[in-house]
Amino acid sequence: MQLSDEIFNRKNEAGGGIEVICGSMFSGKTEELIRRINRARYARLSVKVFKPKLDVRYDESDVVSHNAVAAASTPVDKSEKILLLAGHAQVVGIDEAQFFDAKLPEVCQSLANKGIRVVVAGLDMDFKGRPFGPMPALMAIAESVTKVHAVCVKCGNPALYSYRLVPGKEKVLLGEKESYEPRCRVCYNSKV
Ligand SMILES: Nc1ncnc2c1ncn2[C@@H]1O[C@H](COP(=O)(O)OP(=O)(O)O)[C@@H](O)[C@H]1O
Ligand SMILES: Cc1cn([C@H]2C[C@H](O)[C@@H](COP(=O)(O)O)O2)c(=O)[nH]c1=O
Ligand SMILES: [Zn+2]
Repeated sequence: MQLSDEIFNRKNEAGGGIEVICGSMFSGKTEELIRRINRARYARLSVKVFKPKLDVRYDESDVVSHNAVAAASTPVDKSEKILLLAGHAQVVGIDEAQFFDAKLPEVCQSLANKGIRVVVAGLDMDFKGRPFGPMPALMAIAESVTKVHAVCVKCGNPALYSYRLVPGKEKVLLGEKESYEPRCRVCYNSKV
């Protein structure tokens, strides 16, 4: 199987690019980000991973998936810091991209234009089903967009929504299974 990231998995050619991994909560975005990062490390490329400082859900600095796969990362409070901290990295990974500010697409664009492979993972939609933060703009400028799906907890079909189980209308509300469940379109719209 030719996975979409493999077009970038080259060691000796210049040529940066942006890969976006998007989907609902529990869809495997972080796992897929870590998988690509690890493959880049096997290719002996230098890799740096970043996440937004506010994401302290599983760990203050590591990127951690719901099934406890982890990678060391640097938390940053604004996207421009990634440009300063990327150093000589050939591959830059960014998790929880939905929480970053509106400059993230510009930051990823400058990294890619410098020849860096940028792999960005994030929620494409918030709990209301609205596009989340800089994700739509990132998807527009990316070479590759991979949409992954969780399993709907109600019916077992592929899930694209993150249904909020707890009260609260604020867009940003950190949480896991106690606060959100992945649902397919039909089960999301049923609201029960
Ligand atoms: N309903 C579900 N559908 C799919 N995976 C689930 C579900 N509930 C828990 N998981 C776990 O979540 C893991 C994916 O976690 P993660 O990569 O952190 O997802 P994301 O970053 O998209 O939230 C899966 O490998 C699986 O172990
Ligand atoms: C839908 C939705 C989610 N969040 C928060 C909840 C989690 O802390 C993260 C998503 O993490 P994951 O790695 O994708 O599972 O985002 C939020 O703040 N607002 C929302 O609408
Ligand atoms: Zn369903």
